[in-house]
Amino acid sequence: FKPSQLSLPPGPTGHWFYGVKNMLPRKEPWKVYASWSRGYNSPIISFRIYNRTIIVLNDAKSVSDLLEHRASLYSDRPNQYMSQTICGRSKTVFNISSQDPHHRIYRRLVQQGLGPKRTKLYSPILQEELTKLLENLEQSPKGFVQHVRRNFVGVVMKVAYGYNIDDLNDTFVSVAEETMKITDKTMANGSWLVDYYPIARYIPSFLPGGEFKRLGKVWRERLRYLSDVPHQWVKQQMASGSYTESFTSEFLSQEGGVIDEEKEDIIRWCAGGLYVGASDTTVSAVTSFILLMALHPEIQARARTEIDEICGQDQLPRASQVELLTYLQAVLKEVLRFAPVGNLALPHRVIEEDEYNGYRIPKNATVMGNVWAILYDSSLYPEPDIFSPERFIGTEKIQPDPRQWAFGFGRRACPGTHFAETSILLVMAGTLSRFEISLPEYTDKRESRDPEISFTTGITSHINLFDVCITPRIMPSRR
Ligand code: HEM
Repeated sequence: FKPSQLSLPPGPTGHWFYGVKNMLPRKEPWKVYASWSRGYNSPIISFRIYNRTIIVLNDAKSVSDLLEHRASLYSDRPNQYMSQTICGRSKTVFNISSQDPHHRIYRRLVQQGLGPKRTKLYSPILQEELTKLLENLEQSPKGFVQHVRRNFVGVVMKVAYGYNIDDLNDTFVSVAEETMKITDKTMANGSWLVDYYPIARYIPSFLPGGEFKRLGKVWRERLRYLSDVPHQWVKQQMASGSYTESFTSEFLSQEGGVIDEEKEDIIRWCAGGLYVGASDTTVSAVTSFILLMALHPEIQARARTEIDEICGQDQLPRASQVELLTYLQAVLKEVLRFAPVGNLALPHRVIEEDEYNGYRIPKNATVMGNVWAILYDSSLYPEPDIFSPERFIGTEKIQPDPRQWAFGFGRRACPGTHFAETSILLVMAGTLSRFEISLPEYTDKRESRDPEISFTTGITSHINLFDVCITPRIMPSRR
C-alpha cells in the first residue's frame, strides 16, 4: 500500500466544517485526547479542526518512533499565516521552519549560549538573584509566586541582555510581556480562519472576517518595535564601552564585532526566545514545587537534610553544588512528571506524507506529543497520581526519567534544559535551606483537609494556588 491508500488514525469526525473545534473542552484537552486514545484503542489518534488534520501521539513508543527517530520529517511547526506572515513572527526561535537553514544556526547558538559551560559563567547572576528572592520571601511570603517570577525574569534579562531589572514593572519586562501577549493572540488556535483557508487572505480589511488585516498591521508594527528595544539597548551600552557581558553582547562581539544584518537578526531572535522560553516555564515548575512541599513534609525534610549535608547551613547553596543533590534532583524529576509544565509540548508539523502502524499521516498534519498521557501512563509510572520522588531513587526498578518527554521532542526539544534545571534546582535548594513550607493550621476541622490539586490550561500549565505558609527556618546550629 502507498500511504495515500491507507486510512487516517482513528478519531472523532466532528462537524463537516469545523471538525472537532467545538468538541474540545476549554479545560485540559490532553486528558480528552488520552481518553479518545483509550476509547479507539489506539495510541495514535487523529481528528480535524477546520481543514487541518491533527495527529496526537499518546504513548512513549509512538512519540519516540515519529518525533525522535523520524525527526527530519516531524520537526517543522504548523503554518500560522496570521502570526507568521501577517505579524512577521516566522523567524522567532519557536516558529522558524525546520527547513530554514537558520533553524540549525539558532539551535547551535541557543544550545551554546545555555549549555553547561555558559551556565557555569552565569552562576554569579543565579546567586545574586537567589539572595534577592530569599529576602523577598522573608519580607512577604504570601507573594511568593511574584517573587519567583521576579527571580527568573531577573536572571533571564541579565543572561540575554546584561540588563538589571528593578522589579516586575520594569520597562524591559513590560516590553517582553507585551510581546508575549500580542503573540498569544496572533497564535490562538482556531481564531483566524486565514490560518486554515488561503482564500480568506483575499477578504478586504473593511469586511467582516477581514479584521485579521487591520489588527495584523498594528500588531506587526508593534512587535517589530518591541523586539528591537532590548537589542538596541545592548548595542548602545557596548558602544559606550561599559556593559555587562550577556548572550547578546557575546555573539555581537564575535568575528571582531563585524556582524552583518543577517547575523544580527539571528542574535536578536535568539535572545528574544530566551525570555519567552524561560519566564513562564520555570515559574510553573517552582510554584508546583513549593505547593507540593507543603503537602509532603517528609519529602521536604529529606531534601533539606541532603542540602544541609552537602551545602552546609551557614551559606547559601551554590549553583556548582546542585549536581551533588541527588535527592533534590529526584524531587525535580517528580515535579516535572506530576505537574507537567507543557502538557502537549508545542505542536510539530510533518513535512511529507508518512505511514505509521498501518495508518496514513498526511503531509502538513499537525502532530502533537501528549506529554501528560505519557507522564501519567501507569505502565511507566505505577500509581501516577501519587507524588513520589522515590520513583527515581535506588538501583532497582527505577522508573523512566520524565525529562525525556517533559522538554519536548526531536529537533525542537527544549534547548534551555540544562540552564533551566540548574537555575530551578538552585532556587529549590535555596528556598528549602532557609524556609519551612507548610499548610496553614486551621482551627476549623472542615478546612484542615488537604487541598485538591488542579492545574490551569494553556501552552504552559500552572498549579492552581492554595494557601501555604513559608516561614524562616530556625537553624539547628544557631539555636
Ligand atoms: C521547566 C522548564 C522548561 C520546560 C519544561 C521547557 C519545555 C519546553 C518544551 C516542551 C518545548 C517545546 C519542544 C517541542 O516543540 O517539542 C520547549 C521549547 C523551547 N524552550 Fe524550553 N522549557 C523550559 C525552560 C526553558 C528555558 C529556561 C529556556 C531558555 C532560557 C527555554 C527555551 C526554549 C526555546 C528557545 C524553545 C524553542 C525550541 C525550538 O522551537 O526549536 N526553555 N521548551
